[in-house]
Amino acid sequence: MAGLTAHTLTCVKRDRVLFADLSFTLPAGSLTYLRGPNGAGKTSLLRLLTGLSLPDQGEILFNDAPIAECLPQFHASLTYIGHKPGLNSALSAIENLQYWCAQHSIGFSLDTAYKVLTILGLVGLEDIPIRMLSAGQQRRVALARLWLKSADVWILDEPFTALDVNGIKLLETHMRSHVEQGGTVITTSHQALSEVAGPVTLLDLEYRI
Ligand SMILES: Nc1ncnc2c1ncn2[C@@H]1O[C@H](COP(=O)(O)OP(=O)(O)OP(=O)(O)O)[C@@H](O)[C@H]1O
Repeated sequence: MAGLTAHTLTCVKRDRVLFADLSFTLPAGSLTYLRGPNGAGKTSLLRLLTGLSLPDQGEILFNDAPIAECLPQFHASLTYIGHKPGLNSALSAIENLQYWCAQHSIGFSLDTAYKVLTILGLVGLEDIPIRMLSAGQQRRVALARLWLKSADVWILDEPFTALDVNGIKLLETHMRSHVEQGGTVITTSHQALSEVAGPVTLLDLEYRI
């Protein structure tokens, strides 16, 4: 399994320097909890780590290579879940997952999808439009990607939003198990992670004026 290294990253948005000269490593087999107040730049940093946006300075390395030079391999090894569920509200849970798998060249089987939806407590809700699900149920459908794709690196932006106590425990357990198998996880959250998630490395972003 592989980790990520951020090397002297600088990110500027509308003349405000969100962070500068930021370096850190996300080793294989680690869970990093990215903290900071609203507007500090957590989402901006996660998007840099995915390669979806580019830093003003610095670079990100995957397997010691700049991600820009190995984007297809990197993205094949990555699951990114943004702070919005990223679902088509007119499609069902099954249709959304099928579409996502096709987009990411992941083999899809109804059997596997039902198994994952069962783990996530969504049985009976799999074939109605997403817009008819509650916020927490929609979040669970979005998180199903973490069970469907075998990816080394998980980049998760506020994945606990709208989850109930059981949902939080389920996700923390899944994160821990991924890390114990050598996976790399970085996640934001406005609530502290519990001991269920296992050992955590903290990465704090200050709000810079
Ligand atoms: N595309 C953009 N154009 C201009 N400014 C942006 C853009 N994206 C983010 N920003 C600004 O960058 C700052 C950091 O935003 P970001 O979403 O990274 O913060 P965050 O730490 O994730 O906040 P929150 O905890 O509220 O989700 C904000 O002030 C935001 O207005």
